[in-house]
Amino acid sequence: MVKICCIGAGYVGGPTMAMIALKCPDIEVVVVDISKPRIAAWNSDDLPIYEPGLDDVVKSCRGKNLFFSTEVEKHVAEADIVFVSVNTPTKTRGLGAGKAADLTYWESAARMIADVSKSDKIVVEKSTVPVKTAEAIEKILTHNNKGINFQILSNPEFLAEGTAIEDLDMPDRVLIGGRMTPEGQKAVAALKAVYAHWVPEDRIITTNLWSAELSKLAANAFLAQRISSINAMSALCESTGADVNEVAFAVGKDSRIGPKFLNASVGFGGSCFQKDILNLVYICECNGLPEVANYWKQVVSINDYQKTRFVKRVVSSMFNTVSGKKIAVLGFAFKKDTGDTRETPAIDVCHGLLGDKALLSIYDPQVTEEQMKRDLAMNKFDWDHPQHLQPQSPTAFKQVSVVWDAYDACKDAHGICIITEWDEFKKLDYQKIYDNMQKPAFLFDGRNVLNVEEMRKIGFVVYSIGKPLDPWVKDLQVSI
Ligand SMILES: NC(=O)c1ccc[n+]([C@@H]2O[C@H](COP(=O)([O-])OP(=O)(O)OC[C@H]3O[C@@H](n4cnc5c(N)ncnc54)[C@H](O)[C@@H]3O)[C@@H](O)[C@H]2O)c1
Ligand SMILES: O=c1ccn([C@@H]2O[C@H](COP(=O)(O)OP(=O)(O)O[C@H]3O[C@H](CO)[C@@H](O)[C@H](O)[C@H]3O)[C@@H](O)[C@H]2O)c(=O)[nH]1
Repeated sequence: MVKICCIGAGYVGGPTMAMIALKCPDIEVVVVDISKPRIAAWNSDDLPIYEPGLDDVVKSCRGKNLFFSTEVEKHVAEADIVFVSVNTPTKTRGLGAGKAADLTYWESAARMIADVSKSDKIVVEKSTVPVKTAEAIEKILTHNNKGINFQILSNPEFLAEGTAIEDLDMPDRVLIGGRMTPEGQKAVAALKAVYAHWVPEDRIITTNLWSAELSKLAANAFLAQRISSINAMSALCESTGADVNEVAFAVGKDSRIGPKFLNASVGFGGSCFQKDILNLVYICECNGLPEVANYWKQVVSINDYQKTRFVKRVVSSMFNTVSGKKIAVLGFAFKKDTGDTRETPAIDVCHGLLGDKALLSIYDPQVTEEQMKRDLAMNKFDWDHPQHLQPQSPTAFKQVSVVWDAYDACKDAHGICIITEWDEFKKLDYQKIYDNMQKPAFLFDGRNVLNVEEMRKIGFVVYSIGKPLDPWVKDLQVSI
């Protein structure tokens, strides 16, 4: 029986390995992590991440051919294929701080693999890494020269949170990069055979190592660029009276452009887009390509602008101050159907409003109070380090209360900010909400989930990204 071990039981390692175990009953899969609480949660009824469909997949294979363990070295030593799916956050200190990927966790995993291995292994880069990382990893793996053959493959993951199970079950493609040597190609074939249990062969792409590593960064840069492009248009729509949804629909009808990923928003979040683009920018700079670096940097700059613009709209609409005013924040996760808050635009919006002394009442169906308060207290880029290295005690914010009901959050509020597009926010009784708010009652839809005209009919002053402005908002002279 082929044995797979995955180092890192996170948003990628957990669901990816669960899917491999489900589709490959002839393979034993062990997911290991240094975090004891995380492994304990994977072995419990309360999994450490919220992902639709994940519970069923895990429950159907756990204890059969899927195992979660903290015995990292033992399982690595026994494995034929070792996936490495550890954090690769943005560096916070030293050379490349604020841009380069921090490969500390990757390097320590690679050193450990080299130290404990007694047999040949295929080592798979699952984490998103800078192009050329495999070269460095090869050097680490072979540093103690025990005569063991390590083949390193790049197999970046393209799943999106909230749809991870769907994405893993029916991926657009699986990408495997390897050395062009006979041993390298044998390793590529071995990994291809794992995915071929359920992925059609024409969707399993094989390339050289560097193309695979770079394709992951490129894909995220292109996706984020689409969002920044439509968000840039949303600002122009507000100034001209165009409607960003109509523009996106018309533009997306061009089959060369396509309709997906054109939803204007308060800004993109999540643990990947900003981190991976900054990493790409750094790589371009290191390769003497400042023009290319600046081009991609703009995608992040527009995203920052969009978040700031949203806060300015809120404050300026509410008589230029939110000091002492209750504002309901609906949604804190970076997108719907996940409890993940890494780099969520909610953090920037909350900081902006708190800076103007607002009183925030936050509701999200999947994010705990402890997590929100920790996020609001965290330094930039700390969010993607292993949990035991993050600030543990949530800071008390007098201005922030966290509630477990959207109606509670909105009661007596002066304004509402919708930050995450949870389906339940579309179905709330907005008449009831309006009746229980201070007047004038403001509604700022950062996800364009509500029908603006209906909300205006109820009586709200409405701001919705890239939509024709409410006369109230339009008449304000603001520099956005
Ligand atoms: N989250 C996503 O949607 C997504 C999608 C595609 C790719 N990626 C990439 O995959 C990688 C992992 O992302 P994630 O979201 O799963 O991160 P995560 O923080 O959820 O999980 C990483 C896990 O690795 C563990 N870890 C760190 N060092 C370790 C070590 N030396 N030994 C054992 N365990 C160790 C941590 O404790 C943590 O549980 C990143 O490079 C990310 O960019 C993420
Ligand atoms: O039209 C859109 C689409 C997305 N978003 C936002 O963009 C962010 C990222 O969304 P999404 O890409 O769906 O989720 P992620 O889990 O971050 O997945 C991205 O990042 C992963 C990590 O690298 C990749 O594997 C995925 O392919 C890539 O989609 C979220 O804040 C979304 O709300 C928009 O604002 N407008």
